[in-house]
Amino acid sequence: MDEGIILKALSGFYYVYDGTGDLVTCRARGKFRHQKITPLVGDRVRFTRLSGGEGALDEIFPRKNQFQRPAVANIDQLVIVVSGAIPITDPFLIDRVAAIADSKEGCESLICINKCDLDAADMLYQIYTAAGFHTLRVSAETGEGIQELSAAIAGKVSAFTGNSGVGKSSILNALDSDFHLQVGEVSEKLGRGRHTTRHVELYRLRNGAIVADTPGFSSFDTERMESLRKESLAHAFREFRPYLGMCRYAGCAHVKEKDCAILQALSEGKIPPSRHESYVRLYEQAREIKDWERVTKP
Ligand SMILES: Nc1nc2c(ncn2[C@@H]2O[C@H](COP(=O)(O)OP(=O)(O)OP(=O)(O)O)[C@@H](O)[C@H]2O)c(=O)[nH]1
Ligand SMILES: [Zn+2]
Repeated sequence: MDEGIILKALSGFYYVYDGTGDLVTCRARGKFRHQKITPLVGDRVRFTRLSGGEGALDEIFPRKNQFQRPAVANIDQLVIVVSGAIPITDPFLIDRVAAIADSKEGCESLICINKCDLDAADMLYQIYTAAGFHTLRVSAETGEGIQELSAAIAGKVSAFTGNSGVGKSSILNALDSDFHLQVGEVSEKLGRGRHTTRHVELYRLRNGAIVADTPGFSSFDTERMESLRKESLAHAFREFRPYLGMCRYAGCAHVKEKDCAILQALSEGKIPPSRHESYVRLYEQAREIKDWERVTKP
Protein backbone atom coordinates (compact mmCIF):
# COMPACT_ATOMS: atom_id res chain seq x y z
CA MET A 1 0.00 0.00 0.00
CA ASP A 2 1.08 3.59 -0.65
CA GLU A 3 0.86 6.69 1.47
CA GLY A 4 0.02 10.24 0.53
CA ILE A 5 -1.89 13.42 1.31
CA ILE A 6 -5.33 14.42 -0.01
CA LEU A 7 -4.90 17.65 -1.99
CA LYS A 8 -8.42 17.95 -3.32
CA ALA A 9 -11.87 16.49 -2.65
CA LEU A 10 -14.56 16.79 -5.27
CA SER A 11 -17.81 14.88 -5.85
CA GLY A 12 -16.74 11.81 -3.88
CA PHE A 13 -13.27 11.65 -5.38
CA TYR A 14 -10.11 12.27 -3.38
CA TYR A 15 -7.01 13.38 -5.22
CA VAL A 16 -3.97 12.00 -3.44
CA TYR A 17 -0.37 13.14 -3.82
CA ASP A 18 2.22 10.51 -2.90
CA GLY A 19 5.16 12.91 -2.92
CA THR A 20 6.37 12.07 -6.40
CA GLY A 21 4.24 11.76 -9.50
CA ASP A 22 0.76 12.54 -10.69
CA LEU A 23 -2.22 12.69 -8.37
CA VAL A 24 -4.05 9.41 -7.77
CA THR A 25 -7.82 9.67 -8.03
CA CYS A 26 -9.24 7.69 -5.12
CA ARG A 27 -12.62 6.59 -3.93
CA ALA A 28 -13.07 6.03 -0.20
CA ARG A 29 -13.81 2.46 0.83
CA GLY A 30 -17.30 1.78 2.16
CA LYS A 31 -16.10 1.38 5.73
CA PHE A 32 -15.53 5.15 6.03
CA ARG A 33 -19.17 5.83 5.22
CA HIS A 34 -20.29 3.22 7.72
CA GLN A 35 -18.04 4.77 10.36
CA LYS A 36 -19.33 8.21 9.35
CA ILE A 37 -15.80 9.42 8.63
CA THR A 38 -15.43 11.97 5.85
CA PRO A 39 -11.92 12.23 4.44
CA LEU A 40 -10.68 15.82 4.45
CA VAL A 41 -8.31 17.78 2.29
CA GLY A 42 -5.00 17.61 4.16
CA ASP A 43 -5.61 14.10 5.47
CA ARG A 44 -2.61 11.78 5.45
CA VAL A 45 -3.80 8.51 4.01
CA ARG A 46 -2.87 4.99 3.04
CA PHE A 47 -4.24 3.86 -0.31
CA THR A 48 -4.16 1.00 -2.80
CA ARG A 49 -3.16 1.82 -6.36
CA LEU A 50 -5.53 0.49 -9.03
CA SER A 51 -5.12 0.82 -12.78
CA GLY A 52 -5.35 4.04 -14.80
CA GLY A 53 -4.19 6.45 -12.10
CA GLU A 54 -7.02 5.42 -9.79
CA GLY A 55 -6.95 4.08 -6.28
CA ALA A 56 -8.88 3.26 -3.12
CA LEU A 57 -8.48 4.99 0.25
CA ASP A 58 -7.79 2.38 2.94
CA GLU A 59 -6.86 4.36 6.01
CA ILE A 60 -6.82 7.90 7.35
CA PHE A 61 -4.03 8.64 9.81
CA PRO A 62 -4.94 10.51 13.01
CA ARG A 63 -5.26 14.29 12.41
CA LYS A 64 -3.08 16.66 14.40
CA ASN A 65 -5.60 19.45 13.88
CA GLN A 66 -8.72 20.26 11.90
CA PHE A 67 -10.48 23.40 10.72
CA GLN A 68 -14.19 23.64 9.93
CA ARG A 69 -14.12 26.52 7.50
CA PRO A 70 -12.40 25.76 5.28
CA ALA A 71 -12.67 22.04 5.94
CA VAL A 72 -9.02 21.11 6.02
CA ALA A 73 -6.79 19.02 8.29
CA ASN A 74 -3.14 18.89 9.37
CA ILE A 75 -2.22 22.51 8.73
CA ASP A 76 1.38 23.14 9.88
CA GLN A 77 1.22 26.87 9.57
CA LEU A 78 -1.32 29.65 9.11
CA VAL A 79 0.14 32.48 7.05
CA ILE A 80 -1.74 35.60 8.10
CA VAL A 81 -1.34 38.13 5.31
CA VAL A 82 -1.78 41.72 6.48
CA SER A 83 -1.05 45.16 5.11
CA GLY A 84 -0.28 48.66 6.32
CA ALA A 85 -1.82 50.27 3.24
CA ILE A 86 -4.84 49.81 0.94
CA PRO A 87 -6.38 48.12 2.85
CA ILE A 88 -4.98 48.69 6.35
CA THR A 89 -5.52 45.52 8.37
CA ASP A 90 -7.36 45.89 11.67
CA PRO A 91 -5.21 44.25 14.41
CA PHE A 92 -8.34 42.77 15.98
CA LEU A 93 -8.92 40.64 12.87
CA ILE A 94 -5.32 39.43 13.02
CA ASP A 95 -5.60 38.58 16.72
CA ARG A 96 -8.84 36.68 16.26
CA VAL A 97 -7.51 34.43 13.53
CA ALA A 98 -4.10 34.04 15.25
CA ALA A 99 -5.89 32.94 18.43
CA ILE A 100 -7.70 30.26 16.45
CA ALA A 101 -4.43 28.98 14.98
CA ASP A 102 -2.63 29.18 18.33
CA SER A 103 -5.37 27.15 20.01
CA LYS A 104 -4.91 24.28 17.53
CA GLU A 105 -2.43 21.49 18.03
CA GLY A 106 0.68 21.80 15.89
CA CYS A 107 -0.33 24.89 13.92
CA GLU A 108 2.15 27.78 13.86
CA SER A 109 1.16 31.30 12.77
CA LEU A 110 3.27 33.48 10.56
CA ILE A 111 2.48 37.17 10.15
CA CYS A 112 3.24 38.27 6.61
CA ILE A 113 3.11 42.03 6.10
CA ASN A 114 2.56 42.66 2.40
CA LYS A 115 2.70 45.87 0.31
CA CYS A 116 5.90 47.02 1.99
CA ASP A 117 6.62 49.03 -1.12
CA LEU A 118 3.69 51.24 -0.10
CA ASP A 119 4.04 51.20 3.67
CA ALA A 120 6.47 49.41 6.01
CA ALA A 121 3.66 49.00 8.59
CA ASP A 122 5.96 49.71 11.53
CA MET A 123 3.15 49.53 14.05
CA LEU A 124 1.99 46.08 12.98
CA TYR A 125 5.59 44.91 12.78
CA GLN A 126 6.27 46.05 16.35
CA ILE A 127 3.10 44.55 17.81
CA TYR A 128 3.62 41.09 16.33
CA THR A 129 7.34 40.77 16.86
CA ALA A 130 6.82 41.89 20.48
CA ALA A 131 4.08 39.29 20.89
CA GLY A 132 6.51 36.60 19.70
CA PHE A 133 5.20 35.90 16.20
CA HIS A 134 7.48 35.12 13.31
CA THR A 135 6.81 38.30 11.33
CA LEU A 136 7.96 38.92 7.77
CA ARG A 137 7.78 41.97 5.54
CA VAL A 138 7.20 41.32 1.85
CA SER A 139 6.05 42.97 -1.34
CA ALA A 140 4.39 40.89 -4.02
CA GLU A 141 4.92 43.89 -6.28
CA THR A 142 8.71 44.30 -5.96
CA GLY A 143 9.57 40.78 -4.79
CA GLU A 144 11.09 42.04 -1.53
CA GLY A 145 11.04 39.38 1.19
CA ILE A 146 9.52 36.73 -1.08
CA GLN A 147 12.63 34.52 -0.79
CA GLU A 148 12.39 34.62 2.98
CA LEU A 149 8.71 33.72 2.86
CA SER A 150 9.49 30.90 0.44
CA ALA A 151 12.02 29.48 2.93
CA ALA A 152 9.50 29.81 5.79
CA ILE A 153 6.87 27.70 4.01
CA ALA A 154 9.11 25.15 2.24
CA GLY A 155 8.32 21.56 3.19
CA LYS A 156 5.23 22.56 5.19
CA VAL A 157 1.48 22.66 4.64
CA SER A 158 0.42 26.29 4.98
CA ALA A 159 -2.98 27.94 4.78
CA PHE A 160 -3.00 31.55 3.65
CA THR A 161 -5.61 33.90 5.03
CA GLY A 162 -6.03 37.67 5.18
CA ASN A 163 -8.54 40.43 4.63
CA SER A 164 -9.78 40.93 1.10
CA GLY A 165 -7.41 42.81 -1.18
CA VAL A 166 -4.39 42.37 1.05
CA GLY A 167 -2.59 40.47 -1.72
CA LYS A 168 -2.87 36.74 -0.93
CA SER A 169 -3.17 35.70 -4.57
CA SER A 170 -0.42 38.12 -5.62
CA ILE A 171 1.93 36.62 -3.01
CA LEU A 172 1.19 33.06 -4.12
CA ASN A 173 1.87 34.09 -7.71
CA ALA A 174 5.12 35.76 -6.67
CA LEU A 175 6.15 32.55 -4.88
CA ASP A 176 5.41 30.43 -7.95
CA SER A 177 4.44 31.89 -11.30
CA ASP A 178 2.59 28.66 -12.16
CA PHE A 179 0.21 29.16 -9.25
CA HIS A 180 -2.42 31.11 -11.18
CA LEU A 181 -2.48 28.38 -13.80
CA GLN A 182 -3.27 25.73 -11.20
CA VAL A 183 -5.99 27.88 -9.67
CA GLY A 184 -7.44 28.94 -13.02
CA GLU A 185 -7.85 25.34 -14.06
CA VAL A 186 -9.99 24.54 -11.03
CA SER A 187 -12.18 27.64 -11.34
CA GLU A 188 -12.90 26.73 -14.95
CA LYS A 189 -13.91 23.16 -14.08
CA LEU A 190 -16.21 24.33 -11.31
CA GLY A 191 -17.58 27.08 -13.49
CA ARG A 192 -17.32 29.71 -10.78
CA GLY A 193 -14.80 31.86 -9.01
CA ARG A 194 -12.72 30.20 -6.36
CA HIS A 195 -13.91 32.54 -3.60
CA THR A 196 -17.59 32.02 -4.27
CA THR A 197 -17.34 28.43 -3.11
CA ARG A 198 -16.38 26.54 -0.01
CA HIS A 199 -14.20 24.34 -2.11
CA VAL A 200 -10.72 24.10 -0.64
CA GLU A 201 -7.70 22.72 -2.39
CA LEU A 202 -4.03 22.32 -1.58
CA TYR A 203 -1.52 23.36 -4.23
CA ARG A 204 2.07 22.25 -4.62
CA LEU A 205 4.55 25.04 -5.17
CA ARG A 206 7.88 24.52 -6.90
CA ASN A 207 9.81 24.91 -3.63
CA GLY A 208 8.03 21.87 -2.17
CA ALA A 209 5.58 23.91 -0.10
CA ILE A 210 1.94 22.86 -0.04
CA VAL A 211 -0.48 25.77 0.28
CA ALA A 212 -4.18 26.42 0.63
CA ASP A 213 -5.57 29.73 -0.51
CA THR A 214 -8.46 29.98 1.92
CA PRO A 215 -11.34 32.40 2.19
CA GLY A 216 -10.68 35.71 3.91
CA PHE A 217 -10.70 36.47 7.61
CA SER A 218 -14.42 36.94 7.86
CA SER A 219 -15.18 33.31 7.22
CA PHE A 220 -12.07 31.63 8.54
CA ASP A 221 -13.45 29.39 11.27
CA THR A 222 -14.67 32.46 13.08
CA GLU A 223 -18.34 31.60 13.14
CA ARG A 224 -19.33 31.59 16.78
CA MET A 225 -15.69 30.93 17.67
CA GLU A 226 -16.53 27.43 18.76
CA SER A 227 -12.88 26.66 19.33
CA LEU A 228 -12.34 29.57 21.69
CA ARG A 229 -14.06 29.08 25.00
CA LYS A 230 -13.44 31.93 27.38
CA GLU A 231 -11.60 29.63 29.79
CA SER A 232 -9.02 28.68 27.16
CA LEU A 233 -8.81 32.04 25.39
CA ALA A 234 -5.82 33.36 27.37
CA HIS A 235 -3.78 30.31 26.30
CA ALA A 236 -4.43 31.23 22.67
CA PHE A 237 -2.54 34.51 23.22
CA ARG A 238 1.03 33.24 23.17
CA GLU A 239 2.66 36.12 25.03
CA PHE A 240 0.18 35.69 27.93
CA ARG A 241 1.33 32.14 28.64
CA PRO A 242 4.34 32.87 30.87
CA TYR A 243 2.04 34.72 33.30
CA LEU A 244 -0.87 32.29 33.43
CA GLY A 245 -1.36 30.77 36.86
CA MET A 246 0.32 33.74 38.55
CA CYS A 247 -2.80 35.85 39.10
CA ARG A 248 -4.20 36.31 42.61
CA TYR A 249 -7.51 34.61 41.77
CA ALA A 250 -7.61 31.16 40.22
CA GLY A 251 -10.46 31.99 37.84
CA CYS A 252 -9.01 35.38 36.88
CA ALA A 253 -10.44 36.72 33.60
CA HIS A 254 -7.47 39.09 33.08
CA VAL A 255 -9.88 41.90 32.21
CA LYS A 256 -9.89 44.19 35.25
CA GLU A 257 -9.22 41.90 38.23
CA LYS A 258 -7.02 42.89 41.13
CA ASP A 259 -3.46 41.52 41.23
CA CYS A 260 -3.73 40.07 37.74
CA ALA A 261 -0.36 38.96 36.35
CA ILE A 262 -1.47 39.67 32.77
CA LEU A 263 -2.56 43.23 33.61
CA GLN A 264 0.74 43.69 35.45
CA ALA A 265 2.70 42.50 32.39
CA LEU A 266 0.58 44.84 30.25
CA SER A 267 1.43 47.82 32.46
CA GLU A 268 5.13 46.91 32.25
CA GLY A 269 4.97 46.95 28.43
CA LYS A 270 5.53 43.19 28.12
CA ILE A 271 2.20 42.67 26.36
CA PRO A 272 1.24 44.99 23.46
CA PRO A 273 -1.88 47.03 24.45
CA SER A 274 -3.73 46.20 21.21
CA ARG A 275 -3.27 42.47 21.89
CA HIS A 276 -4.87 42.81 25.32
CA GLU A 277 -7.70 44.91 23.85
CA SER A 278 -8.40 42.13 21.34
CA TYR A 279 -8.33 39.57 24.13
CA VAL A 280 -10.94 41.53 26.11
CA ARG A 281 -13.15 41.86 23.03
CA LEU A 282 -12.98 38.13 22.32
CA TYR A 283 -13.54 37.34 25.98
CA GLU A 284 -16.72 39.43 26.01
CA GLN A 285 -17.90 37.72 22.81
CA ALA A 286 -17.20 34.26 24.20
CA ARG A 287 -19.18 35.17 27.32
CA GLU A 288 -22.15 36.33 25.27
CA ILE A 289 -22.19 33.06 23.34
CA LYS A 290 -22.27 31.14 26.62
CA ASP A 291 -25.16 33.28 27.93
CA TRP A 292 -27.06 32.89 24.69
CA GLU A 293 -26.64 29.12 24.82
CA ARG A 294 -27.90 29.02 28.36
CA VAL A 295 -31.05 30.89 27.38
CA THR A 296 -31.93 28.78 24.35
CA LYS A 297 -30.89 25.35 25.56
CA PRO A 298 -33.37 23.75 27.97
N1 LIG B 1 1.65 48.10 -4.29
C1 LIG B 1 1.37 46.80 -4.10
N2 LIG B 1 0.19 46.31 -4.51
C2 LIG B 1 -0.06 44.99 -4.30
C3 LIG B 1 0.85 44.14 -3.63
N3 LIG B 1 0.30 42.91 -3.54
C4 LIG B 1 -0.90 42.97 -4.13
N4 LIG B 1 -1.14 44.24 -4.60
C5 LIG B 1 -2.37 44.69 -5.28
O1 LIG B 1 -3.46 44.59 -4.38
C6 LIG B 1 -4.66 44.20 -5.06
C7 LIG B 1 -5.27 42.96 -4.41
O2 LIG B 1 -4.40 41.84 -4.59
P1 LIG B 1 -4.91 40.32 -4.57
O3 LIG B 1 -3.71 39.47 -4.71
O4 LIG B 1 -6.02 40.14 -5.54
O5 LIG B 1 -5.50 40.24 -3.12
P2 LIG B 1 -6.25 39.03 -2.37
O6 LIG B 1 -5.85 39.10 -0.95
O7 LIG B 1 -5.98 37.75 -3.07
O8 LIG B 1 -7.75 39.46 -2.52
P3 LIG B 1 -9.10 38.57 -2.39
O9 LIG B 1 -9.06 37.60 -3.55
O10 LIG B 1 -10.19 39.59 -2.48
O11 LIG B 1 -9.08 37.90 -1.05
C8 LIG B 1 -4.26 43.99 -6.52
O12 LIG B 1 -4.58 45.16 -7.23
C9 LIG B 1 -2.75 43.79 -6.45
O13 LIG B 1 -2.11 44.21 -7.64
C10 LIG B 1 2.09 44.72 -3.19
O14 LIG B 1 2.97 44.08 -2.59
N5 LIG B 1 2.28 46.05 -3.44
ZN1 LIG C 1 -5.33 37.56 35.54
